[in-house]
Amino acid sequence: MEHTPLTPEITLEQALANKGKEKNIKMAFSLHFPRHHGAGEPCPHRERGGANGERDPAVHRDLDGIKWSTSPHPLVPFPFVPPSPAAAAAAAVAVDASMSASAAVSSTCAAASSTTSRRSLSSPASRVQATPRRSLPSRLVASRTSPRSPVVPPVYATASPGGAGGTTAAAARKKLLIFDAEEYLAESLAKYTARLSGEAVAERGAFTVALSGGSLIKALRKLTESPYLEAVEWSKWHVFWVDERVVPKDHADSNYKLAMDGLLSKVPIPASQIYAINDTLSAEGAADEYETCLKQLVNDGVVAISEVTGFPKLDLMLLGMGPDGHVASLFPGHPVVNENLKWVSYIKDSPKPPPERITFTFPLVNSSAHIALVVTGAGKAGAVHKAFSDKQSSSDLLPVEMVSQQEGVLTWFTDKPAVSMLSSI
Ligand SMILES: O=C(O)[C@H](O)[C@@H](O)[C@H](O)[C@H](O)COP(=O)(O)O
Repeated sequence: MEHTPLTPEITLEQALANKGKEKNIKMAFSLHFPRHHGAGEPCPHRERGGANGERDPAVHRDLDGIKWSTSPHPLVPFPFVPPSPAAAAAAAVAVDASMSASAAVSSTCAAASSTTSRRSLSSPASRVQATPRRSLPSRLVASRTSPRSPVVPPVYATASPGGAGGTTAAAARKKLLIFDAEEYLAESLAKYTARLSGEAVAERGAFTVALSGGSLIKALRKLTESPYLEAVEWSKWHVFWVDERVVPKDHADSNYKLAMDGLLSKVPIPASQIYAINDTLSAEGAADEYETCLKQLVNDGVVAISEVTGFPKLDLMLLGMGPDGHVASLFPGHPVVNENLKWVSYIKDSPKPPPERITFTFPLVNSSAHIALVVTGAGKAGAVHKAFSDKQSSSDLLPVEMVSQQEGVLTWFTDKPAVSMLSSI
């Protein structure tokens, strides 16, 4: 019999419900066996683009003196673990066998050329103070121990960073997921994204998602594979960029190109629903036009508006984080970090090349229904540590610490090196 790995079984919700034992539950794994599971015209320019099984009873054990916890329910296979009637409905409508991964023709909030000058990277990691390992107060941690799994782990994780802004309410809206292997992270991220897509489509008939650049796109690769490829309602997706480098769309530095090559050309999202920046404009012009594009999509009812903030409320913001704690193109110490009126802004002096970029502003980022921060590697450990530190002062917040949703849950997808400075991991 093929044998699947130890898999974490405890969810944050389960853990929090387990009051009184909370402090003892640090890691939870179960041994299980294999199973089978199976608008209007918003933007002017167009451009050719790239194209139940059952689970055996869990076996739990102690490890390294850590108490393990049992899972009250079996893992339900994809598509979707329905947390609500809406999500169940989403699951029902999610499979569209008629879809194929045909090449996409992408629409853009624009049309070609720009500067590609580079600046040297100024050792961003050095800006984050390396501080000693510390414990995570009232935090619960789950992890995986094996490099392979046939399904997405229900991998959960931890409560309460207490960091920036550190209110109890804010802490309760954060989840920290820690994976032993990138493969697991990718699987979980795909499942998470697919679930949110299903819920949004069931609720509003559209799924609005913003992509970052960097390693995020590779982490999303499982979406291009079965069962997600067939099950996700790609025709309902509207894709934006959290930030974009002001370079031609076929340039090696282009986030559009990165996403198109790694994800968007492999799934059947209508080209008119992929909103690239206008790469013929200056950074300022491209940012203005992107904001105009968003406004038009708000008018068309594609993009919702947050009743709390009055800013656009995208269904999902997918963020990476740099070693210096930047997210999007919001870099430590840059004035654009404090922009609180515009939806989309620009910079011409990015410390991470290339220098010219457009970026969503914090009010827009933080108005999202859901935010995922995908952060891996030891180079990020200092910023992660600071983000989860209990001692914060509002004067030295890293951009990542300013990611603070008005509604919804901020979910961190991390690996062990990235959380290596958190002592209870
Ligand atoms: O275009 C960009 O540069 C980004 O959107 C940026 O915010 C990125 O997400 C982080 O720098 C993390 O990048 P890595 O995951 O590659 O470290």
